[in-house]
Amino acid sequence: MSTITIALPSKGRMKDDASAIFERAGLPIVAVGNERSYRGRVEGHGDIEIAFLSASEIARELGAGTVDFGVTGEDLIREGLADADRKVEIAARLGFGHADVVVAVPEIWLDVDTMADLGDVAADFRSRHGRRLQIATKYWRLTQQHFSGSHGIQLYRIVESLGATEGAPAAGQADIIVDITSTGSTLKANHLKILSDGVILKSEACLVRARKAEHDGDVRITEIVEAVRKVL
Ligand SMILES: Nc1ncnc2c1ncn2[C@@H]1O[C@H](COP(=O)(O)OP(=O)(O)OP(=O)(O)O)[C@@H](O)[C@H]1O
Ligand SMILES: O=P(O)(O)OC[C@H]1O[C@H](OP(=O)(O)OP(=O)(O)O)[C@H](O)[C@@H]1O
Repeated sequence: MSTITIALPSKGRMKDDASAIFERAGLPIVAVGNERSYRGRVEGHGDIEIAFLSASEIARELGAGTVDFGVTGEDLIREGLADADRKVEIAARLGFGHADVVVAVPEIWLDVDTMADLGDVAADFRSRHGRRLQIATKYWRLTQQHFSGSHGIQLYRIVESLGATEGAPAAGQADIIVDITSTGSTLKANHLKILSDGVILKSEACLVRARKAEHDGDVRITEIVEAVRKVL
């Protein structure tokens, strides 16, 4: 019988909760070799292999079909994969790792409260400031989908930001941001406000399955999903 590979976070904020869920589901994970090993197995299930990867790598491997299941954030799935719903299935939402991907603008933009207001700002930006509205983010795909796709806003430029994105407007690197927030305190500290229709995605950690033909009729696939769902 073929081996089923489950990718779990090797570090970061989702690591412990992800392992705990499998433990509760009766699939206790043990590291192979020493503590720092990136391979694991499931006690009593010789046909399941665990790959410990970073959260964004898990999204990529699921998209490529090199793992069967993975635990990662929905934001990383939707940002990392074009056509995510065709490549993967969200088998369960796990109830931790909650974060919203949001559009936030400086609090002092008093008359900008909605995406429509922001569209007006974007349309006037070049004539007022001699350049396009700049958006700092690491979420390129989600930003383009929300601005161009859902709101018909085309006049903007994305400025790649890999860290401290909330600081970009004050630093003069961008005008607004798209980033994740959980408590909201980082946005507040940087005098940014979320637009009323600026929540692009409500993300949380998910059990995600790669859509593979070989899964059809494999009862082990259904058993893993059911075992996890039962303990949520
Ligand atoms: N306050 C938060 N800040 C950042 N990410 C959060 C927060 N709350 C939940 N998350 C979620 O955690 C996931 C990212 O986890 P983490 O930052 O631990 O990954 P990582 O180990 O840094 O991964 P990578 O190195 O692949 O980026 C995302 O899905 C994100 O939505
Ligand atoms: O709404 P809040 O509760 O303030 O959380 C949001 C912040 O937390 C994360 O950064 P973090 O400092 O965790 O660093 P990371 O992105 O490198 O993990 C994220 O990038 C935001 O900046």
